[in-house]
Amino acid sequence: MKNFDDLFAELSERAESRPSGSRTVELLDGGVHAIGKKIVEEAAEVWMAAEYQSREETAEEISQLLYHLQVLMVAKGLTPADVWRHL
Ligand SMILES: N=c1c2ncn([C@@H]3O[C@H](COP(=O)(O)OP(=O)(O)OP(=O)(O)O)[C@@H](O)[C@H]3O)c2ncn1[C@@H]1O[C@H](COP(=O)(O)O)[C@@H](O)[C@H]1O
Repeated sequence: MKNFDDLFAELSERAESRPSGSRTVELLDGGVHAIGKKIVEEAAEVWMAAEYQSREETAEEISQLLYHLQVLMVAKGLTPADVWRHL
């Protein structure tokens, strides 16, 4: 099963190699403003799922939020360690 660091390594590689059809590359090309809007959208979906949907659906929405947060991290040149040190 993929974990946070595995996904981050994969997204960093996508940003480097820029394969065609990559959602990550598409989001990165949209820039920080567009990625930020997706994060807000995904966060709202997490909230709604937590209130009105199943635990499984909530987990899926959380995964999508984490994915978009990681895309923003890649866009800003931030590593997981840059974030963990604030925890
Ligand atoms: N984990 C994810 C992931 N989670 C969410 N998403 C994207 O986020 C979308 C979910 O957001 P929405 O429900 O808002 O979807 P949408 O309405 O189609 O999006 P918009 O039209 O608003 O842009 C999904 O359709 C995916 O495009 C992801 N895209 C990619 N990954 C993983 O990232 C890695 C690299 O993927 P690529 O860059 O596509 O190669 C792979 O391991 C993928 O599995």
